[in-house]
Amino acid sequence: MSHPRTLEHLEHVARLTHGRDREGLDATLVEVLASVLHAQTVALWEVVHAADSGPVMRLCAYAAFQAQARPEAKADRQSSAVAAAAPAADVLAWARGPDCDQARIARLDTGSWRLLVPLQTDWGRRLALDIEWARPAGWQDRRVAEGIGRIYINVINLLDASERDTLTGLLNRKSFDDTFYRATRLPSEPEASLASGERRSPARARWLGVIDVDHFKAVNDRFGHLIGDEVLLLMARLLRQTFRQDDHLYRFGGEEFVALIRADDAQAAAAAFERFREAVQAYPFPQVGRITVSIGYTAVRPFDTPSDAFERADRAVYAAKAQGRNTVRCYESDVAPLAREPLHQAGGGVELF
Ligand SMILES: Nc1nc2c(ncn2[C@@H]2O[C@H](COP(=O)(O)OP(=O)(O)OP(=O)(O)O)[C@@H](O)[C@H]2O)c(=O)[nH]1
Repeated sequence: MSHPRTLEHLEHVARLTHGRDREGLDATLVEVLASVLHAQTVALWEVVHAADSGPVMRLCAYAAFQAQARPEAKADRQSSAVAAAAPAADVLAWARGPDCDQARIARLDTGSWRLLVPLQTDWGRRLALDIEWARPAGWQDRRVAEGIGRIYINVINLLDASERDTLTGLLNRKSFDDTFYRATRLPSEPEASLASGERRSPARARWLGVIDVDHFKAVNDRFGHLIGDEVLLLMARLLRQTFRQDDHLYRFGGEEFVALIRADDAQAAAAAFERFREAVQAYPFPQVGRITVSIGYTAVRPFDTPSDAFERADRAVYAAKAQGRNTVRCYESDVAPLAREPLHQAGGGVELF
């Protein structure tokens, strides 16, 4: 065994298992693959389900292998990144086809070779490695890509596990601050995947909703905690079915859920939360029957803190409970105009109503 090669590989594994931020980890994965496989380009795609067009692919990270550092290397990389901002037609067709769970090696019309490797996290996120060479690619390349892909997925699964609620699999309260800042400060995900110079879709506003199951204590008291847990699981499933894949859904503990969603305006946000309330009301919960939820929501403001936004939505859910439950209340239109107590704003200011 050649020690320099072994050391180099160990170095790659150490880099891959070191990162704790996901974007950094994605970038390391494609760089390691480009370097180990001497590939021309490596892209990591996420396969996301769009309501109207089926699976679409979002670029997570991209790297081009440079055999030697040349002065034009940086420019090459930049233009390649722009070219890779949308998947090639054959990549998209594979992601949408019946064999999308199997790796594929194919020779392209251009004479290049492409290897596609599917990756899936424990929480159901679908990813794909898209690796291109000028030389023929074979099963050894595939095994190396799959092996490195597995190490990456193991790290992602560990990160996911620390951010998830063990009962429902939704995000947990501990991950709220981080995910809130990521979702509200960074460009929205499809925008981020577009290289500069391309047209951007207008940013859509974020809304934070607190969803509280009505009279849940009575469910536990009458049917026991196991059935209570089953209700919470079904509630999480309804949340996933009702909201979009790129909305952030949390269980904050007990029977309290939180949804950080994207919607163009107040009307669209109201409709989304109302749709969830109706879905719960219409759902026949086994043994228990009908269950309802109270929902309070608020518009996320520029430079909002997670705790300020949560506090406003919590006040709105309190109003929904006070006004008979099984209803949706908006902080801005239903609570703030009637509020007497000042509510602290981000940055220490005080909002007076
Ligand atoms: N089964 C189950 N119950 C839980 C869990 N966490 C908290 N609870 C129960 O959730 C219930 C919450 O009750 P309350 O806060 O009084 O609220 P509620 O009965 O839903 O009443 P309102 O919110 O006012 O409509 C308590 O009985 C808790 O024991 C859990 O993980 N599983």
